[in-house]
Amino acid sequence: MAEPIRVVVTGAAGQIAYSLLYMIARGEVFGKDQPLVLHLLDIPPMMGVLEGVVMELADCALPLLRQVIPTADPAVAFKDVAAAFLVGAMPRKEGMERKDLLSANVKIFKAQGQAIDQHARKDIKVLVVGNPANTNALVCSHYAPSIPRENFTAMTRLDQNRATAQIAAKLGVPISAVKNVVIWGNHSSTQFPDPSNGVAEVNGTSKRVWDAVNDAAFLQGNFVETVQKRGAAVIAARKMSSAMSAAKAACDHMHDWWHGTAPGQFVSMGVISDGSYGAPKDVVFSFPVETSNGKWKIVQGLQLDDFAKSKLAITGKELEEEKGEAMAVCSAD
Ligand SMILES: NC(=O)c1ccc[n+]([C@@H]2O[C@H](COP(=O)([O-])OP(=O)(O)OC[C@H]3O[C@@H](n4cnc5c(N)ncnc54)[C@H](O)[C@@H]3O)[C@@H](O)[C@H]2O)c1
Ligand SMILES: O=C(O)C[C@H](O)C(=O)O
Repeated sequence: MAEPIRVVVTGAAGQIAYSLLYMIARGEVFGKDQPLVLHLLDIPPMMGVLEGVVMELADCALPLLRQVIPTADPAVAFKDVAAAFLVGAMPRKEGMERKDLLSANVKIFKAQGQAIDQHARKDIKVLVVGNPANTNALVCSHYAPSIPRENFTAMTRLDQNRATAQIAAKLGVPISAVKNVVIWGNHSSTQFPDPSNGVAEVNGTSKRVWDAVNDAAFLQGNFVETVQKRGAAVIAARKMSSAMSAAKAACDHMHDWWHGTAPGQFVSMGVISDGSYGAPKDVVFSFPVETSNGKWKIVQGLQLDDFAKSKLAITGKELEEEKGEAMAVCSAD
């Protein structure tokens, strides 16, 4: 069996981590033959709760889990880690936008960027889940200059999973029958869920999602709004933000980055923008990507119509505004 790898989860006493830790420790992300040392970071007042999580992980009797290290010290949490799930941050409440969390949360990602820079492996893969996820990932990378910028990503896979589920339900097909419905831009209500390159297997035939659904008003209207506002709908119903589905999406994101995507399959990841498709450069923007050998590559050559271009412009502008605000907060610190 392989040597254990070190994986950190921040916000480890919180609600997303409660689902996420079990999935990671079962081998659903790094593989069923990859032993793990789990580093669990939370803040000092949560150490008692975290102790309970540690007890439960032990009681799960999971063969791949070699050691669990609970801590409130970022230097311990990030020491030699190969992969980081940065979940720990304040969640929004009903009526808020995710960017309303910026001033409270962005400093967490500045401090964790600095700790990653000093203590983590230089090939660490970082997934930022805490909101506003794209801008937090940008800040984290900015404060970890010794780590390549492409090693910092933000989670829009939950949005992709939501979009795929909406299309599968509309067509009455299993989720596995729908592929390449993707998310562009920010993990916010300006994101653009795009079905135009999606394909679906319907009655044994592969079709473009656009043709199979055959309802442009739905695909450009209700579908887009439902996905954009799904996080808020979950908060309105649960009085807490999504957790089980967020944990599943975090596993999907890291799994596909680690192991690679199937030929012809696109997944959505917030990655540092090189200006592809007219997106602003140097913000963390969600693109369709393909992954292999632990690296992502933006899928090139997709057609964007005027509707799509207008949506990308709106979400790109929001990311530039968030970047300006975040850097002002960090430099005032
Ligand atoms: N990107 C996405 O798709 C997505 C989906 C769901 C939730 N989220 C976001 O994930 C974040 C966590 O959500 P949750 O429901 O688990 O929240 P939660 O409040 O249940 O847990 C957050 C945990 O983070 C801890 N924490 C706070 N500051 C920390 C720090 N500096 N270092 C380490 N830990 C710290 C808290 O003590 C708490 O235990 C929120 O910002 C939420 O909005 C993002
Ligand atoms: O909506 C939220 O604030 C939580 C999360 O980002 C989500 O999309 O469910």
